[in-house]
Amino acid sequence: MEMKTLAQERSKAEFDVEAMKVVWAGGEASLRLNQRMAELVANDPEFQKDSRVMQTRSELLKDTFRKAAHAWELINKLHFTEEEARCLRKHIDQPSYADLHWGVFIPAIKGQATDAQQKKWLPLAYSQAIIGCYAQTELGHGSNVQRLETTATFEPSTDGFIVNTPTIAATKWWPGGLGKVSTHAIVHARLLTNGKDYGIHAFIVQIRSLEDHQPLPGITVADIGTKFGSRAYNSVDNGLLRFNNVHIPRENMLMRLATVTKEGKYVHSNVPTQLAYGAMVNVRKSIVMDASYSLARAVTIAVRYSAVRRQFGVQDGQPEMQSRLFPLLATAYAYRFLGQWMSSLYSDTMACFENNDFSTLPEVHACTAGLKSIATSTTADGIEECRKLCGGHGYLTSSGLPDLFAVYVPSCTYEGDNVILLLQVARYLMKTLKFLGSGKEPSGTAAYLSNVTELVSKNCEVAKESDWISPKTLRYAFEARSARLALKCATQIAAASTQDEGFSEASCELLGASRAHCELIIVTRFMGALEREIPGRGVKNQLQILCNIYALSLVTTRAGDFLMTGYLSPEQVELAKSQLRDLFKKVRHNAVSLVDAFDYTDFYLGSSLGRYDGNVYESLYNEALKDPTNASAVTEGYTEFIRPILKQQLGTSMSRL
Ligand SMILES: Cc1cc2nc3c(=O)[nH]c(=O)nc-3n(C[C@H](O)[C@H](O)[C@H](O)COP(=O)(O)OP(=O)(O)OC[C@H]3O[C@@H](n4cnc5c(N)ncnc54)[C@H](O)[C@@H]3O)c2cc1C
Repeated sequence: MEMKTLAQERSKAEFDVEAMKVVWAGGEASLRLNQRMAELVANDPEFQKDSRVMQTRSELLKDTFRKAAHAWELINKLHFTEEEARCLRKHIDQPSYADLHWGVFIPAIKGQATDAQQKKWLPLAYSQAIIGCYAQTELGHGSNVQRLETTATFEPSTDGFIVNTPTIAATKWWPGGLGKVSTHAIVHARLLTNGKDYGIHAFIVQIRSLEDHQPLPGITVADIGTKFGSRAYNSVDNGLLRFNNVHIPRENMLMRLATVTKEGKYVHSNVPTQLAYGAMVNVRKSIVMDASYSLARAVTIAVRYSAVRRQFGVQDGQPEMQSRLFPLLATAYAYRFLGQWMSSLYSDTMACFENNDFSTLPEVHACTAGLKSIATSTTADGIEECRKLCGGHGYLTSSGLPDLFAVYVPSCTYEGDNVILLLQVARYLMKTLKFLGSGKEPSGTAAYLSNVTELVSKNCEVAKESDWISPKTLRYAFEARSARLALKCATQIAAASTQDEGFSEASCELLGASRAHCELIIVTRFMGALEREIPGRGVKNQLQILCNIYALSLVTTRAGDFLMTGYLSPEQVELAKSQLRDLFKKVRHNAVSLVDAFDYTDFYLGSSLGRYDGNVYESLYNEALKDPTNASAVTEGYTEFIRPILKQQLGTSMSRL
């Protein structure tokens, strides 16, 4: 019966699902690559994931190492490109040290090492003759990088640096891949030479022997222990690291931006420091892409399960598809287009940098910081919402949702804590408003602020429901909300006795203004993506509906912002709600096909609730019976601990008390 339901839902689709798959994947080639890797992983017994549920942490780590080694063997045997290898790792669906080696260690060498250093280190890293991690965070300092305490003191007599961990708080703590695997680490430490502190710089430090993997003299290294959830991110060996007078050669300082000479003189190179920011844009783009994939995964499970759930019976032939799902579905699509736009932003930014044009850097930095923050926070909340949408069954590991949440949620913290990032956006917004009219006109995603006078005075003209689905109206509403909130903060800060005090007192309001700015960017990027031709029957129309759902669900959930700033009247919010209800009706019978377009295989989803065939109950039932606790009908421990109670044979009894 459940299986028939999903097939019926699919038959109602008003668009070409195959064409939507191409749009979602970002082109035919990406779609085929994804499908090829998904199939390869699903059909290889080495990558099966059923046994993960019952593994201890040590078993899980070993299982992860085995899979990473098998993947590496395949990558070499089949001569995969870097893109193919990345796609393969994604489908293995088990985070590992390799993610950090390829995703952080190698890009850091590319970004911060000189050409000569890259020539030395990259071949070793590419062949995995060395395995590396990125060791920045310390026990006492995470967000505040400038206060890191690890030292690298130049010693002219040995032409090298002595690396030390002066306090317990200076212990490196968290780096992924450090705890059990990495042979090398990029260590961030204070550079001291000729008695002067030159601040935080990066150094390559070998931490384990390449012969027997023992920690080198002076190095203390270990895993930091079990993390949130029982599996999830526990497949990564996040580690701790301490240095006791560890000597490294001078050339191990990453010297693209600055060098220390043989004599100990600190010299800036002629490479502009801004170049280092390029890599950050790329990393944040990948994080936003991941947000869309993870949210899409959770939404697939919740939509399919909602479509087969018949708790209260069929009403008007409709399944119990809950409207709460549709904004999440729309958000997954919004983030996908946002990620695609960030890819081109990265290429454009790098092209400007190569021409020594760094004028866009503050704007690009602020916008990508904010988008990372909003996309990861919303996705983490969205996965949890999907779990709740699945009721009790969502809490079962076999739903696939608890692990997805536990793996995803630290992205709100790493690569910049989300609150800190939004405060950086706020600083940029305040600076932009301050310099308006001084010749420094805002550009890119902040260009609307040059129109602030009109945006704060002209109120919304929506008079009927359908007025809300005009891109111009929506864009203007989001610009007005953002400009008004930002201006309010600027006025509040200007009234404080000092700028810093004002900024600190207004921090709550500033976070709201930054969120509004970022949501404006996401709405406009979604609209922008729909300005082009999109082939496939009904595809563009569905995306248009989703775009309007995304924008209007923000108008209604953030109604407080719009009302408080006076841009909308309560009646206009009501009209937005009513328009949204109409859009929900339009998307309802396309929802199953819209999640099919994400093209997740059952193997990848790993969910009894999200199965393609909808055979949910049988799957839940079978998964429960597979649990090792059900290996025998009478449980282990019965004879020692349960029978004596039932037989009144325990030493003390309640009746004697
Ligand atoms: C799973 C995982 C993997 C990681 N991998 C790595 C890695 O590979 N390498 C590495 O070097 N690090 C890694 N980290 C560390 C990560 O980068 C830090 O945890 C992160 O930078 C936040 O720092 P913190 O933990 O010290 O938090 P804190 O900076 O102490 O923040 C704690 C809280 O205080 C708030 N806060 C802090 N400062 C301010 C302020 N000025 N104003 C307002 N609020 C503030 C924050 O919003 C947060 O809520 C990893 C972390 C995790 C969880």
